[in-house]
Amino acid sequence: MRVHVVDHPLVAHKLTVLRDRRTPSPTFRLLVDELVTLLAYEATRDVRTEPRAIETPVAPTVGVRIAEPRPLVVPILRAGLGMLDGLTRLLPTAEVGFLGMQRDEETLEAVTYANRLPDDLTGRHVFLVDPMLATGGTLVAAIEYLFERGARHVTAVCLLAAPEGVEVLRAAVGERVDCELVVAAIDERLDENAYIVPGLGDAGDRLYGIV
Ligand SMILES: O=P(O)(O)OC[C@H]1O[C@H](OP(=O)(O)OP(=O)(O)O)[C@H](O)[C@@H]1O
Ligand SMILES: O=c1cc[nH]c(=O)[nH]1
Ligand SMILES: [Mg+2]
Repeated sequence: MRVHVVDHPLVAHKLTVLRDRRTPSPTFRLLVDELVTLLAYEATRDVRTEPRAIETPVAPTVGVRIAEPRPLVVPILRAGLGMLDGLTRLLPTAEVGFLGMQRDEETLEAVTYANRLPDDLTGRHVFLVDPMLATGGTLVAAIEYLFERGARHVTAVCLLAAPEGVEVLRAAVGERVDCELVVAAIDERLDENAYIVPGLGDAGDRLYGIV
């Protein structure tokens, strides 16, 4: 599994404001949207294209277009929803599916409470979006499910990851070359509640208010 940490001053600047506890929800949402647009450039590097013949005002030429089957973007609710628009803005022809998953804060197990995906994922490149990779339980369960359903390639796009979660993901995914993680930063560690340190707190709560 390839892990790509997007090392860019704009990403680092926006991430710092995002982490700040004083940043209010409207600004937080805007920054998540901007950050995912910056990550999307790297995350879509392996998107499949096919030749497309066109005519410019000067001459015929052959360019490319994104190949069929269309990519599928899957946000993991709730927090992943904040990253959806940023990705579909760059991949406007992508289809969108939804997975609702919540980490049980006692057992840290990921519980799936909603699933609205196409029946058959055969041959699909799936962009799985969730801002936080903490223990890795949620992302591993989601990725395994997508491959079981026939996905050809899974690109996970996250804002922050804990080293512990990245290792869990590596162990689960192994040497697969059809799976990668694109992330803005890998932080120091998890705390005793399995929150990312220094992190940004609870991404879902900061996006949408405490529920
Ligand atoms: O790597 P893990 O230890 O599994 O934790 C990461 C998960 O926790 C957060 O979601 P949460 O369960 O808080 O749900 P929410 O998006 O509804 O707030 C986050 O958005 C991930 O989905
Ligand atoms: O730091 C963390 C860990 C899990 N979920 C979050 O939203 N934040
Ligand atoms: Mg949450």
